[in-house]
Amino acid sequence: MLEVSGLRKVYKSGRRSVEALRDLTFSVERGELVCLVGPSGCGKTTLLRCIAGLLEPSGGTIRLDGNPVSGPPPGLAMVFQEYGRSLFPWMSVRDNVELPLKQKKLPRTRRSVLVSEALDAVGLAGTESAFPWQLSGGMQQRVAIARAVAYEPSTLLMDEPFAAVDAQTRADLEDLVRALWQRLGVTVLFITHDIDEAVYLGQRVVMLSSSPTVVQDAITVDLPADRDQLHTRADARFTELRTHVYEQIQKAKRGDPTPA
Ligand SMILES: Nc1ncnc2c1ncn2[C@@H]1O[C@H](COP(=O)(O)OP(=O)(O)OP(=O)(O)O)[C@@H](O)[C@H]1O
Repeated sequence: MLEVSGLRKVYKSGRRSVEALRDLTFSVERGELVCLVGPSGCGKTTLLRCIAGLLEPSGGTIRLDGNPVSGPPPGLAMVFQEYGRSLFPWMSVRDNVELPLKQKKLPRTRRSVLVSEALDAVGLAGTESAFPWQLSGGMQQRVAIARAVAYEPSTLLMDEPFAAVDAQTRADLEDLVRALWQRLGVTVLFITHDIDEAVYLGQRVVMLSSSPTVVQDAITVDLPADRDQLHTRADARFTELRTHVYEQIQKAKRGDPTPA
């Protein structure tokens, strides 16, 4: 479970200070999939860096599985937008997925099982000896997801992971994330600029305001758990929910107050 409470971050350099995050409070329950959307520049990177223990908040607390975050938390794995930069080009697919498991000091046999299972789960069995640059963008992002999954995290943080792939691949990867999440029971915080993606994927959608950032609104996505690209997106309730999120994001951009 991830708990962000009263999070504030002010960047200070000399006499200049920028309040990026004003007061962020939200939580992601154990095993929940929550999407976070907000206007550009709303402090998403700042928030991520705080959750990942790479940046010290100016105020408030972050807890992961009950423990205060100070430094990179052991139960957290991340998937980034720039798969090209997050995979090591000189390492095979197998070695890329295995690397964090070596850092975790798992024995060789266990590492081997986890790597094979994770690559199988993302539909990449048989690519172990390929190098990332020999794969398509979508396949590289699958490798990055396999690496995160193999690590067996309690929480998966996904930072606009599909922003750089084509629409068809993106749809496939969205379905992959939901399938893995349902299968593994992992807690997922998924950050995206794409409102449709947030509603399609999430059990809840948390909307952020413009910087200095607060939580603008949060909704429960009361769509059936079994989702598919064709029927879910054509559902009248899907349209209602996306309209609501869109309106809130527009309000956030204009700086309108948060709803009561
Ligand atoms: N190191 C820094 N020093 C000073 N101000 C910063 C620093 N990093 C970010 N900011 C400011 O904090 C605010 C939030 O920035 P951040 O990069 O977290 O937003 P973002 O939501 O990730 O942006 P985008 O959606 O465009 O990627 C911005 O006003 C930015 O100018």
